[in-house]
Amino acid sequence: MNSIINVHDLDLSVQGKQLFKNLTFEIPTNKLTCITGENGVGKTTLIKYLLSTFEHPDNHITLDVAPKETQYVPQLRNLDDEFPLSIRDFVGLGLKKAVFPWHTAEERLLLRRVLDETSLKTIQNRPLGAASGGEKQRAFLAQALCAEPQLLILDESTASLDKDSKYVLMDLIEQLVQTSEITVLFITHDPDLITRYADYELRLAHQKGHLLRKDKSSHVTI
Ligand SMILES: Nc1ncnc2c1ncn2[C@@H]1O[C@H](COP(=O)(O)OP(=O)(O)OP(=O)(O)O)[C@@H](O)[C@H]1O
Repeated sequence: MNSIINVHDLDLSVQGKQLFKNLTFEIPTNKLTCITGENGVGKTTLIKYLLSTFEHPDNHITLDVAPKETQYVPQLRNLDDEFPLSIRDFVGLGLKKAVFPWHTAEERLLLRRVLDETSLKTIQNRPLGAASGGEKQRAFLAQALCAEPQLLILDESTASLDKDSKYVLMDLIEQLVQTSEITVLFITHDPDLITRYADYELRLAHQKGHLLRKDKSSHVTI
């Protein structure tokens, strides 16, 4: 199994509270892995720590991906109703803008494609502040996708969505894993989404982690 993240014997504490002890696991490349565990077990802290090792390496952790190929979509952030950018401009902030301060033709094409894929095309000119929770969540995801990540980390990105919107977003993410060969880490508490979409589940409990292979084909649609 190729792994994009390899954690070996990691101890992790926050403010004197031990969250993990001798934590060891791998995250398979080009798969969708759900990270699960009870509230407060340390899911978000673990992800933030893994990302911090781009700057401050830890020899218990190996990341087979570059920082600029990694995107983290945090839990829904509060945005002011008056947030001034349109959905399109906000999503466009994710473009790499390597050389020019303006968007190249290639970048405009990518932006258009991402807005289309995330079903934001028809509302792209609306102010983001006026968008619904689900639309905002799709805009955060779209912004991350504009950076064409190899590793996409989603922290409860579907939590504020209704059932149909969850499936739309997860179908898109599943398709990206299959066609764009990206690896997705998805922190979630939603058993239905785990059954439907997870290739693997990293279950965190009692300061340890267990990686389970999931069988999506056993999922039955009613
Ligand atoms: N900066 C901090 N200072 C003090 N305690 C913290 C800090 N960050 C996290 N914690 C504590 O560490 C524990 C793990 O928090 P974390 O947010 O990682 O859990 P989680 O598994 O993501 O939870 P949830 O499912 O509720 O989002 C919690 O008890 C939390 O209160």
